[in-house]
Amino acid sequence: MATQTRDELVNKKCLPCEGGVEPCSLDEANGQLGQLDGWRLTHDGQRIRKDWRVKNFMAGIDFFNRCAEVAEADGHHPDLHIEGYRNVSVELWTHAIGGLSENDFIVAAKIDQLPIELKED
Ligand SMILES: C[C@H](O)[C@H](O)[C@H]1CNC2=NC(N)=NC(=O)C2=N1
Repeated sequence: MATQTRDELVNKKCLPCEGGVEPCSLDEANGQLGQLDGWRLTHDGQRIRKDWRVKNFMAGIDFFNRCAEVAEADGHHPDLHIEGYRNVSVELWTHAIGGLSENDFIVAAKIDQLPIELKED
């Protein structure tokens, strides 16, 4: 997968993935992460994850609902975590291939465009 800019990713639509393709390599994943803000590799490079500290519990739920709209529109779904009532994480991986695909980076780029109410320090 060639590294794409954030704008290129945002203007793409996820393709249905039923398996049978190789996951992104570590080099491809790291190259693509360089175009995104605050995402990191987890699970030995099989997933990407980003964390936020939101204003309050409902700010986290509101953000999850916006993530859900992106996921449903693209047919590609993140794992959503909220812990300690305001520590929010989004994790993305392509379940059908047990690793990362372009779909994960497309959804990550779209999630980064969503409004989120962060906790003021
Ligand atoms: C056909 C369609 O691509 C699949 O059902 C989708 C649904 N959402 C998905 N989301 C994620 N993260 N991984 C998948 O493999 C996946 N498969």
